[in-house]
Amino acid sequence: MTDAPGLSLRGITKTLGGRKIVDNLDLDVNAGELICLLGPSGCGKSTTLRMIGGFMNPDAGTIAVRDRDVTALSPERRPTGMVFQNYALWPHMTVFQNVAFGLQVRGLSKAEIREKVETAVELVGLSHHLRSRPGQISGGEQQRAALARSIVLEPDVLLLDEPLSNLDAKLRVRVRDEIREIQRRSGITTVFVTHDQEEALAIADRIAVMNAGRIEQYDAPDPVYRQPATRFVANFVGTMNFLDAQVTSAGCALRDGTVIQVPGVRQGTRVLAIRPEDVRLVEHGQGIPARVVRDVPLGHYRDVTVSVGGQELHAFTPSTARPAGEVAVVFERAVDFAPDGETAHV
Ligand SMILES: Nc1ncnc2c1ncn2[C@@H]1O[C@H](COP(=O)(O)OP(=O)(O)OP(=O)(O)O)[C@@H](O)[C@H]1O
Repeated sequence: MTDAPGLSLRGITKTLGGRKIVDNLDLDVNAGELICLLGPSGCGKSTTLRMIGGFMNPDAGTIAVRDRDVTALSPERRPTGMVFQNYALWPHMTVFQNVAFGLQVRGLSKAEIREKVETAVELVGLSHHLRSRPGQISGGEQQRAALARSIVLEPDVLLLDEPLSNLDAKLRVRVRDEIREIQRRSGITTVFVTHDQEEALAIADRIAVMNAGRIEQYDAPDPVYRQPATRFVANFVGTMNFLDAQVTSAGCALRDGTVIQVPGVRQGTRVLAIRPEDVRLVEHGQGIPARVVRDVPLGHYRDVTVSVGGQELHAFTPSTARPAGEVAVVFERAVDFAPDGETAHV
């Protein structure tokens, strides 16, 4: 990875149907980096990706690839390659022909085409399927063929729009890891759109968490998960408990008046955000009083719901533990938010 920006968006804005879908968005992607645009349905991820690829024009703002302004260029003149959700492979052509198509349009010689196609197809691990048609290979292989078709054109920036959404759960994980590996080896700057937070945490160098056309946090997966910048991010990424508290110098008063001590929390009306894996169940009397409400075994761990201070919290515990009745909890970590969503870390 170098310091030169692979991609820069400045002040990108788009209004559709009278609604601001993308709102004054800035985004920098380092060369060779894979970033995810992550957010709920309708937050403007695909619209942003389409504008980067040139399939839609922004109302305002600029898009630069390697410091070159490409805002006015049509998709085929941009140094970007787009892989769509549905692969969009030609069903009557072989994998070789599908991957070769873009090079033929560019007028390369037969020998050059053969060499480039073979290199791209080998990169995605499909050399044994050069002569197969899309209908003869699996969904995951079709996605890799679509990837090869983009990569073969040597784009500066690769754009992936929910590329795994047509695959079943197990295959999603496998193809996700394969895409990551292919991206690392090829070193192509990549923007990957997903609404799946686990996918983003697993694959991205950095995640831009989007909400209503804006980026709420842009950071590496670990800080996004452990130090969410806003309540929206805390809620959207991973599972989170929220506990209402009135904080004074005497401690944090919970809804039913129970006062607990959580060091570092700011005074006033606060919302404590606590990950289920940071809620440790201990023996009655050894922590904050709690009562087990539900206990759901989920294979390698249990999702235990406890009532604490008049509110219910989830605690993820090892599957061997069998908590019941009156217990206590200890919070290993908490992040406190003002009710308007602004945050402080604890
Ligand atoms: N041509 C259009 N005219 C009017 N509204 C549009 C148009 N295209 C998209 N929208 C709206 O813009 C919003 C954002 O769409 P976009 O596809 O960018 O969202 P997204 O975050 O990618 O969501 P999803 O994961 O569902 O695709 C949606 O509410 C959509 O209905």
